[in-house]
Amino acid sequence: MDYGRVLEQIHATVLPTLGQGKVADYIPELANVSPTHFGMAIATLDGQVHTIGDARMGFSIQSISKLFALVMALKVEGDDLWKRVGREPSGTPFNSLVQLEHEAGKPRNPFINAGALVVTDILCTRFAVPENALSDFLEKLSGTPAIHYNHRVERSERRHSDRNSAMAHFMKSFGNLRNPVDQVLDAYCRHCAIEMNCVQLAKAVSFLANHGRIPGSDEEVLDVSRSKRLSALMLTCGTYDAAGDFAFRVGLPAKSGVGGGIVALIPGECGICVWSPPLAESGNSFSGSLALELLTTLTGRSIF
Ligand SMILES: NC(=O)CC[C@H](N)C(=O)O
Repeated sequence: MDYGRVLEQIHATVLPTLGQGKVADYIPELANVSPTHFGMAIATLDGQVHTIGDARMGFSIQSISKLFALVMALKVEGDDLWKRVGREPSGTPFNSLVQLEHEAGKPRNPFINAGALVVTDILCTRFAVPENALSDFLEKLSGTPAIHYNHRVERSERRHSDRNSAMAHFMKSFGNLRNPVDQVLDAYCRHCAIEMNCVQLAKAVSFLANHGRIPGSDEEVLDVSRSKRLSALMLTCGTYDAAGDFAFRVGLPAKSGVGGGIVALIPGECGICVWSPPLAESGNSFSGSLALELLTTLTGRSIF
């Protein structure tokens, strides 16, 4: 597959759409990014990396961190984690509280904010400094040193975290958070504020395309079964209440973030990351979703 050529075709098609959608501003610091950035990277399992546009420019990974935090929590907690977090699509926005009251403080899945807060609580119990453990893990997965979080983005989100704070307190009232709410929120905001670029993220997600093993070193991150299950969760829950439409249009396991990044993978073939800051109503990158749709259309590759 000539991914270099495919990326050029995708770039040419999405260029006129850049700027459609709206850059997230409910975290004020996120609004300071240019809406016309676009980058995409494909990391194949044989070690090649194909890029286009701003693929080496760092951005705020936001909810993409939920994927890697979940992998870490599964490694330390195992399947007990599922007693505290569900595995069903929520059908509601990523920051919704409504289901929690009827469902005894157990979030529908680990990729909405409520679920990620429970996952973060597990990491707070298991690691002295969870944000350092997560960035160390991301350095290993992406094969790049020095991954950090952006302090300004972290402080900006922490100052505007009333909604996530309400969610965390509510879950704590059901006994589904073990650590102090402030500690969990601090760690959560630091995870979301991690900065990476498309190349690093395409490499970081590629172990899921490789049955749970890091391509190159062959180190096992997750066993085959867990890796398969993680990909299934990405497909059903990774793009919030647009997951059905995303499966219809793109047909790949994916995880998005409000910084405009989306990671995806083609099993047995490659890890992918696309970045374009303006978001569609659902909170997924507008042009990034289009780019992934073009990728599967142009290559004929998807999981279906
Ligand atoms: N969907 C997202 O990327 C949301 C992450 C963001 N930090 C929040 O909690 O609201």
